[in-house]
Amino acid sequence: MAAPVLDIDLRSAERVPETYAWAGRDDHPSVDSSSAAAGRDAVPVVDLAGGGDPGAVARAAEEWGAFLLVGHGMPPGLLARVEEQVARLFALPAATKARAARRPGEANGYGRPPIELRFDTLMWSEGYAFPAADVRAELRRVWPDAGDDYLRFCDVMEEYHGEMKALGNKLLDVFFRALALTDDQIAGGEAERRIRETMTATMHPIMYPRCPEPERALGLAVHTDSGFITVIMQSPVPGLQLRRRRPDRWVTVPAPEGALVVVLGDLFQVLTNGRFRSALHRAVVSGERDRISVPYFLGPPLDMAVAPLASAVPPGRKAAFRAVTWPEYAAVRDKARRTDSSALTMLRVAEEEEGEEDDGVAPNQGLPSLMNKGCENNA
Ligand SMILES: O=C(O)CCC(=O)C(=O)O
Ligand SMILES: [Fe+2]
Repeated sequence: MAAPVLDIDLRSAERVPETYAWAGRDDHPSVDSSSAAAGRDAVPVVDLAGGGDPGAVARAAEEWGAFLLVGHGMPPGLLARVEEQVARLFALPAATKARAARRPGEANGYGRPPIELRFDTLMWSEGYAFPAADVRAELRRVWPDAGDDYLRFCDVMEEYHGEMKALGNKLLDVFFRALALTDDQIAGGEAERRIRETMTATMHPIMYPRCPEPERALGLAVHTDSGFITVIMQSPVPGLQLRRRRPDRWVTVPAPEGALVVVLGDLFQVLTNGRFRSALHRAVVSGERDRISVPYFLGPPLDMAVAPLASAVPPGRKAAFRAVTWPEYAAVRDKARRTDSSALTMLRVAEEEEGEEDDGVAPNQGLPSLMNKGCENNA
């Protein structure tokens, strides 16, 4: 029998052990974005019905690097079915989940958050990463007999993947339009076409069990995502927090039923020449309820050199970032962490004339990015 992956059973813990206690967790105040008084802390909402308003998308992508997404057209009930299947997966005995334990240096499999290697404190969560297109092969590790539980899980996840792929394309289109690309550039631009045709998808369902001392723990430490676009389905239990500056604060993203969350990654910031920014974020845990989230990470294939789109570079200016593949980016990020710099700063080739107020680079000095798609291995 495989040994459990987590050192304690988070579900039955009555205290948060010291190894899970985050001393600097309350470094900045947390702000609830759902109250009517939230004002400038209200997380932007994008309604995709009718294709979405490129102006609203541009504002959200420039100012926040994240937004709540409604009008996305997911079939009614699908999000609830995904949540139900994910809950069933994580409710399996520890020894069953351990059959699929992520091995050192690998990207796929069950385990603690991949970013845990970069922190000294443990996180209050468990997750399972796999390429969205490979759910059937991957989940045989959990259910070798491929029985009914396996089939139900895979059917729902495949249906979700199909819908998310279509949604990913819709999002890409509205982002391109938000960059003020013309229809010709979107449909006929070589780089735009290659991105649309080759985007890869990784799913990473996460369970954040109810926590007896939520104010001492963290479900997921601060990071930026590294790929292009992350679309997150979450339980109707808030937990995701976005880091905002001036003044520094954590804005809790509301979790209204049926809404998804879109978070932009570092390589999208490169692709858009710094115009759209990646968002620093983390997840806190609830004292009352389990929370499930299912990030769906869209990114380039590992061998694609991601460079600023020519159409995103203003006429007469140079591209702000050098071209980089995802694995090269991961290596730069690791080096940045060692030297107290930031990966995006290291990839910059030209000064942008944006001034001191906002340099277009997320303030993640020395902070990690969550890697997907096996880049940890290739870094
Ligand atoms: O649980 C969440 O809402 C966030 C998950 C996340 O940030 C990630 O997996 O990269
Ligand atoms: Fe993330």
